[in-house]
Amino acid sequence: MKSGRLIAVVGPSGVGKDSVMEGLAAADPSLHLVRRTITRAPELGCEDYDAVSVAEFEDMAARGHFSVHWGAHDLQYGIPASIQTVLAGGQDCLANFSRTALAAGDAAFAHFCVLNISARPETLATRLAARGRESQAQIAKRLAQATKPLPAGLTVMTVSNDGALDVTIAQAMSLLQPVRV
Ligand SMILES: Nc1ncnc2c1ncn2[C@@H]1O[C@H](COP(=O)(O)OP(=O)(O)OP(=O)(O)O)[C@@H](O)[C@H]1O
Ligand SMILES: O=P(O)(O)OC[C@H]1O[C@H](OP(=O)(O)O)[C@H](O)[C@@H]1O
Repeated sequence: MKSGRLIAVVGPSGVGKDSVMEGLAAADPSLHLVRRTITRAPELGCEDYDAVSVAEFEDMAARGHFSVHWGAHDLQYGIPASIQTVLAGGQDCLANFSRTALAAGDAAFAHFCVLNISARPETLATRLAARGRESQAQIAKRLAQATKPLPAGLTVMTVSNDGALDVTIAQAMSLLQPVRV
């Protein structure tokens, strides 16, 4: 059986990665949403994740618990190695990824592709403020990192999320579809 694709969803903070991923999984229940491990307090929400302390995270990383892990926004994020079993079963998986971890992801997964979500700077600023998860200072730091290059040589599909979310989800689904049949 052909293994599933690890679809790394990237883009600047506030662009709508989690929203688009949820919409894709709702539209196609065969898509598996990867549950990340994050050193963030459990109550901050916006996505389902396993909240751990920094010490726990470092211990898990040392024991090979993650296929890929990275640091960003003063937090640590890990993609559990257990996802390899889901991929081996032929299921496509969606993971909220860091642009800085794409090369490591490409090395860690047999079938790796990138769904890059874009939006104008003013869209990002409005959405981060409305979401209210971060302080003004944290939002300013996130906006300063909005532009990060993607590494060359990867399969990248890009979709804008400046407009309505359901339009973005439909466009992303059609980008993902041709190679899924
Ligand atoms: N097309 C859209 N129109 C209006 N609001 C949207 C749209 N897409 C996402 N949002 C809203 O924008 C905010 C940011 O979205 P989301 O949390 O999905 O972004 P993200 O890219 O996962 O951010 P982060 O990387 O910071 O976790 C949320 O409040 C979400 O409801
Ligand atoms: O800017 P880059 O490196 O692409 O992404 C860094 C991190 O930012 C976001 O974190 P969060 O979900 O907002 O905490 C992404 O999910 C990723 O883990």
